[in-house]
Amino acid sequence: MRLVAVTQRYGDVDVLADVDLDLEGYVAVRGPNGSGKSTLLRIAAGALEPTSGRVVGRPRHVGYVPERFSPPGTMRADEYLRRTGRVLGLGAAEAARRTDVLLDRLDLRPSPRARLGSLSKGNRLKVGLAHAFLAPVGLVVLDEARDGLDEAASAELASLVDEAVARGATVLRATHDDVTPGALELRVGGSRVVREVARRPGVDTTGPRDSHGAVRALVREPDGTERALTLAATDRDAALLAVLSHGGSVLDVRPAPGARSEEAR
Ligand SMILES: Nc1ncnc2c1ncn2[C@@H]1O[C@H](COP(=O)(O)OP(=O)(O)OP(=O)(O)O)[C@@H](O)[C@H]1O
Repeated sequence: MRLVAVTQRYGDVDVLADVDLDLEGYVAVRGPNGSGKSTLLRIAAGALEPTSGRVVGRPRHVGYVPERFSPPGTMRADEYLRRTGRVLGLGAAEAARRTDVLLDRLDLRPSPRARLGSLSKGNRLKVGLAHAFLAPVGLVVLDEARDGLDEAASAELASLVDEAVARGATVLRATHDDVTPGALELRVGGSRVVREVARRPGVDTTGPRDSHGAVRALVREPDGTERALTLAATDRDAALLAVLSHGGSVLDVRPAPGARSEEAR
């Protein structure tokens, strides 16, 4: 999917000016408060029509967690998700199955049958995430979706993102967190969007990049968190070395199924 000459003006200020972007795979969106991350995500998701320019090739179904997610308060969480699943084109049995799996994985408290209006902020966000990952959509847009999540749910979210990308979805996520080395990163600021490749100290991602030889690696971070990484051939050795030299472990490495990397420009 592609943003073509997208400009968003509020009053006489261009928050985004003439932005051209190709989006594919996992894309982290970073930038200071007020720089335009949510604006970019809303345009990508189709929730905001830009002042000028257009979005080309947006998938028909989009999973979107907006910055402020406020579902209908009186409905039960599981009921809300089952209905949403039907709207997204799932059959009744599949919508119910996906609802149960996602609410279990994200550990919705106090229970999947809780009324949406009674949920804590983090648990309401879990319902939003379950909503975004309910159907196999082509685009998932997460606006600061880690805010308010506990550690287990954050790890589960990382897995959901990896799984969506592995089946070919584009995942666009505003984040202030560290980003997986080798992932495409957009930096928003001063009405411009710059593409970079995420790096960590000691990881050199400046060399020529190549979509062949990409690998999926399972690593354990020094804090014990396990993380699945998709690494381009040109980042592979340096990224894994960085994990090891920071006290982490490499648990598994195998060829990435159809993984492609993006070129920084
Ligand atoms: N509907 C609106 N009307 C006028 N100005 C707006 C509107 N929405 C956003 N803005 C302004 O556009 C700028 C970018 O806002 P945006 O919410 O996209 O930033 P952000 O990077 O997501 O910020 P944060 O990290 O604080 O969530 C801000 O200056 C904001 O005040």
